[in-house]
Amino acid sequence: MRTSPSLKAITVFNLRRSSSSSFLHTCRLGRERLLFSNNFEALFARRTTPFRFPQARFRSSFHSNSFMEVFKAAYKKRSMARDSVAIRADQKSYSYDQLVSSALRISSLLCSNDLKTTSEKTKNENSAVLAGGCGARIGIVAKPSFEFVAGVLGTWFSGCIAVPLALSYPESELLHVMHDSDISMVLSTEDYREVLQSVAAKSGAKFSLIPPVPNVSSETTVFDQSQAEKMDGQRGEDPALIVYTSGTTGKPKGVVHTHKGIAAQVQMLTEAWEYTSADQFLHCLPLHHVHGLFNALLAPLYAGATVEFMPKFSVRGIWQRWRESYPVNGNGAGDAITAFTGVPTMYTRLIQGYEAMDTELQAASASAAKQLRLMMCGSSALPLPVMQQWETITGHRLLERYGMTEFVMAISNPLRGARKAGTVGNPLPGVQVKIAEDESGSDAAGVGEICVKSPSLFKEYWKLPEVTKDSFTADGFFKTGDTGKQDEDGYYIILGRTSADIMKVGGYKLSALEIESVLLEHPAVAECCVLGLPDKDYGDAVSAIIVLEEKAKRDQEKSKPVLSLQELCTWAKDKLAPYKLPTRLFLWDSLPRNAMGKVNKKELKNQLAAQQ
Ligand SMILES: Nc1ncnc2c1ncn2[C@@H]1O[C@H](COP(=O)(O)OP(=O)(O)OP(=O)(O)O)[C@@H](O)[C@H]1O
Repeated sequence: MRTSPSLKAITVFNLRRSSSSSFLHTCRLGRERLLFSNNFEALFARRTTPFRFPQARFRSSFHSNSFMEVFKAAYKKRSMARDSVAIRADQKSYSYDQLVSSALRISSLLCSNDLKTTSEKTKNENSAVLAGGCGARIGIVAKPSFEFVAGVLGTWFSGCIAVPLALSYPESELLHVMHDSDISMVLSTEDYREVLQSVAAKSGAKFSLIPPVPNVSSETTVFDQSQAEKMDGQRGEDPALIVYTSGTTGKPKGVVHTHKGIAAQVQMLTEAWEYTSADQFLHCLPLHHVHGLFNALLAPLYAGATVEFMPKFSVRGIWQRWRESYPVNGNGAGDAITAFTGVPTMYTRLIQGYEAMDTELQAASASAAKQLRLMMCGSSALPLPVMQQWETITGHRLLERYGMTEFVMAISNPLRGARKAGTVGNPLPGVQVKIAEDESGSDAAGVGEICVKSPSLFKEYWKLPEVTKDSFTADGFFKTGDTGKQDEDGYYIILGRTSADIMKVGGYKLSALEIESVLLEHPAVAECCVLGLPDKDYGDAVSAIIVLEEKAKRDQEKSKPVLSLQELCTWAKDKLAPYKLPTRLFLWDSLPRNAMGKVNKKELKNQLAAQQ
């Protein structure tokens, strides 16, 4: 899951840094009448006449009870333009019709296989799995692609539970997740056949390639009576998706999302950020995390937008795609990217890429980026200097929001209105947030654990009923494990993971995120990670791991010291209270980040502490 950068310490104060790493039935694709039923009733009453989706946008009632909400909303676009593009990938475009046809084939494939559904043990632990569809877990392993999306939709059509698996998992981790979620079948593509056939065999799962993309002109996409009846048996409360946490605070846990929760989330995001069918998303995030899966894929599809995959994040590729979207001569191809969402590290890299361009290319790039409708950021704290630099270059004040695997997105700066730096904004429509202050009174007033109640809350941790129970307050709020507070306008400020970002120094509780944001303003600092290492006098010692800017790095390599702890503290003393100044400094070549650009501080702390 995590990358394994080859870290080479260039100066480490008495420490060597570690090289640690990181899819009931029979579906007939014939010319039959289109029948939708049950949960569609409100919007799509059962009918035997050619189906027409309503043109009206779905507004946020957040009570849709259908696992098909996402699909239905995507499919509505069909009434507007049969062949409108849902997915672009590898220079090819795939229509919404192709997506539906492909998903039906996958559903048919799954239904024709004798899939184990729910083991006795799991039945006892996850009662919800028994309700409705077959409930078998289908592992989906594919690069971000049309096939991946069809795999998820097809799994939902069949009544099974989709488990997106990371391509980057080492085999042991893949096997852990497959065993844990008791995967019945792995759906994948030719490129991963060899590896995954072997892994599937080891975990007792079946393996299948995702069927080829259908040529829709030769087929009509319909549901038959048996499917409609089967859907009658499905409920919004049935599990639809298991996403595994990144494991930055413990072993990865399977987070179970229901159809209803997914529907609520995509409606919520579509409304809050005004996603429409005119949007074209450039997508370069992994699909086994909620940011890439919900914000940049399911919600856009719900809105009838187009999602263009760039499976590997490429600074050059992104700038180029924006320039192609909005060429200086004004002759765009009509498929201009309108929306982008990324993690803070992506914006850092894009800034570095911009700085390395010549003046002419910079002008063309900045002018193109300015013309996107929306640029968003999240998954970890957006440092102020990065936000400011990005605004200077592109004119976009990044829309920062706060989310988590367990509730997807909960708090967001507004689309229209003040986006406040250093905050994540206000609860999304339908979401309740409260701050639970520590009963011991050890926190400053107004500071405490962020607790969330939302229509998009997960149902449970897979096979972990006790952990699930302990994660909720008596009044049904999910305890996030993040510490936060509100500013004078009520905007939420995330101070960090309580277990990893909150340091106890002397009598003070300090936010590592706040200190990181300041240190990043230093001209020689490219990246920074602050954590508390054990200290016999103060409890935690504020420790900064810094990656230098390229030039500073070169100077340092030529034995010209560019940054010492003392220099850093002298520079920072006007910006940070004395007790917040770092007392230990490590200069590293790079930071070990996972697929979402996050540093696993818990792991780092243990390694560094062991070396002390
Ligand atoms: N805008 C943001 N600012 C600060 N932190 C954020 C922001 N958005 C997300 N986060 C952090 O990311 C966390 C959610 O990420 P995710 O669900 O992937 O969990 P994780 O911490 O990476 O992994 P695990 O749950 O395994 O520990 C939040 O709890 C919060 O700490």
